[in-house]
Amino acid sequence: MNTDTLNDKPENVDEKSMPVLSVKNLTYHYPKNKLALDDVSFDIYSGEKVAVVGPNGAGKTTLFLHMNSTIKSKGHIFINGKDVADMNPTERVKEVGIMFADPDNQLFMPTVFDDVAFGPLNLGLSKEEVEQRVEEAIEMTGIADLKTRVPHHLSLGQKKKVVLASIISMKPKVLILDEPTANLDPKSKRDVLEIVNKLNADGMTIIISTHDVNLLSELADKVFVLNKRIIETGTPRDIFSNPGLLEENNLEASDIFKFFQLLSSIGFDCEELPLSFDEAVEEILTQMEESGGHIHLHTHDHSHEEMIKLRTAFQQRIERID
Ligand SMILES: Nc1ncnc2c1ncn2[C@@H]1O[C@H](COP(=O)(O)OP(=O)(O)OP(=O)(O)O)[C@@H](O)[C@H]1O
Repeated sequence: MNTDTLNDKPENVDEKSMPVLSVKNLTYHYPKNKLALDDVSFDIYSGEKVAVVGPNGAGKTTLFLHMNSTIKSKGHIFINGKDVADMNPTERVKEVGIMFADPDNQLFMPTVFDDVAFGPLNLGLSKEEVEQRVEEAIEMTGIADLKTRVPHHLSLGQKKKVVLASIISMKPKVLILDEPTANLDPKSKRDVLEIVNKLNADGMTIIISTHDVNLLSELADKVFVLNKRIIETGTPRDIFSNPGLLEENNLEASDIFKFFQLLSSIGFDCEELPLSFDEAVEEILTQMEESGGHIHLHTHDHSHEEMIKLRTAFQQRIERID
């Protein structure tokens, strides 16, 4: 795995630029000496889209609770060179917005509009600017039809979008999302994914914790495997290609990646295994175009016994997918 390259600044980043977020030697014990974070350090550069993955209890939420100083511990978090522990709340919300897994803890106003307007109003902006920011955030998250609704009466997917809008209206430089797609229906997952990717395309730096390995390659360009400490850093492909790492950290490769691993084991030629459904479709279409509508399996590389074994494994996997 090419972790050296990934730990370095991305190529498109100005040499002189500092990391937008720098976590230095964070160690945290909950009461009764329960170790949650063990000397965690990493840098994230402007415009990056990073996922933090790891088993239940790995310390992901604990890490995020440090980002707005909800909890403090040994170590430091710098945003644009300034320690978050030294920022006042107004300074902090302009730098970093965090969407936690449970939206109910972040919604408290009588209407959706008021919730989205609450932050900008407290920044002391003009009425026009507040309205403009609220409209933009509502438009970006597609919740115009919910403006006058009571936030606590909404569905989980709707609540998450309202929380996201209330954070976007603050225009933070860094957006942190704790399991943003958990418990959402497939359409709502896609909606969240699209919003996050649009924000990132507009320049926002994004950090996401997720157990949703099937969306990982779309949610992030770079992945930190956290298990109290940073175990590994890599692209989604690096992480999916490391069976030992996956096994030790209760992770799995995406279904598509596993399926194409299996296909390649029975002779499907593929330079890079697809990570997502879209990549798989692209790969298949390209191969079909190049070979006049056929997909070639180089089965002659295998003995008859091997083919029977692979066929059985293939069948079992297909049954599991069903
Ligand atoms: N308030 C608390 N008091 C004591 N221990 C806690 C508290 N909150 C979390 N922990 C413990 O700290 C560890 C890290 O928890 P954390 O919620 O940060 O993990 P996580 O990676 O977000 O997990 P998950 O993927 O299940 O959401 C776990 O062992 C958890 O039991």
